Amino acid sequence: MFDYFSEKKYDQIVKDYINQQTAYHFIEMIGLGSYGVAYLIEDAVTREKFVLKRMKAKHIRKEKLRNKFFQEINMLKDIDFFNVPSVLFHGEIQKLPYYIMEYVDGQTFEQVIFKNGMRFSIEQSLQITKKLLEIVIKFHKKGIVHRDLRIPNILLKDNQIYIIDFGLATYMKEDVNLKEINNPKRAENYISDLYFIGHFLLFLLYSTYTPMKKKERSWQEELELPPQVTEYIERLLLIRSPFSSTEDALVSIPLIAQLQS
Ligand SMILES: Nc1ncnc2c1ncn2[C@@H]1O[C@H](COP(=O)(O)OP(=O)(O)OP(=O)(O)O)[C@@H](O)[C@H]1O
Repeated sequence: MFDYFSEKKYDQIVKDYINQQTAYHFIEMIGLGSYGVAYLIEDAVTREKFVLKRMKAKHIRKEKLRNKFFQEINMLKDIDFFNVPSVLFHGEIQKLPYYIMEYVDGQTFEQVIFKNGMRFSIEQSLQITKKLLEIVIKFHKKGIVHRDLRIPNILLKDNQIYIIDFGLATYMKEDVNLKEINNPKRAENYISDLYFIGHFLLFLLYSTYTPMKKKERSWQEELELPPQVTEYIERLLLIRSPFSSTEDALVSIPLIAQLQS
């Protein structure tokens, strides 16, 4: 029966549930992805804001996706550190799994770059990448790889970086042969996150780029970066020999003082 509820109807169900059966107030929907819907809610007394994320109604009967959603909750609980929102509570609303987590009152890098038009120098881009790697190392140490480190899933608040959406995350496999990885985005080891971080770094670097020629060229030609930076990104993107670990990628970040233009 629940298969026939539209997502819209579920928005109302969530709203009524929050307002009538919990200590929170419903505020608004803040995100709609392919697997989930996120809402902003607030504590009725303290006015502190939180996020409720639910599974999309159309997936309600898909056992695999339900398990994936529960895995996302368990991973967030397992990670439990400052730069990843903690889960406060989880349950089901009319058989639809949901969880409530801390709200990061910041902006995604997608908003920062494309809405606010913020520009990042090479130095700033490398510093942000360093901070990102330091966070990623922490969950890699717990055997978790995020596999979706895109600009809408990385947030900036008060100069701090936060990572959300562990919907595609997985536990790392030990015996992945780096030479046999065909699709780095879906690799079940650290390579996936490094690959996404390579693209993330390119988004930061492109924030200062203004096309001069009509014809699109490769990022290497367009950005004209110092050779050490180009080589670094090429290693993240597996164009050159990959880093042997996330720690290796962190210690290999080119030092600004040593960059030759
Ligand atoms: N804890 C949070 N704090 C602040 N904003 C959040 C939080 N969680 C989610 N959001 C917002 O809601 C949006 C959707 O959340 P999320 O990416 O977790 O959902 P999703 O359905 O899995 O998305 P997709 O299917 O696109 O990956 C985010 O892009 C972000 O703008």
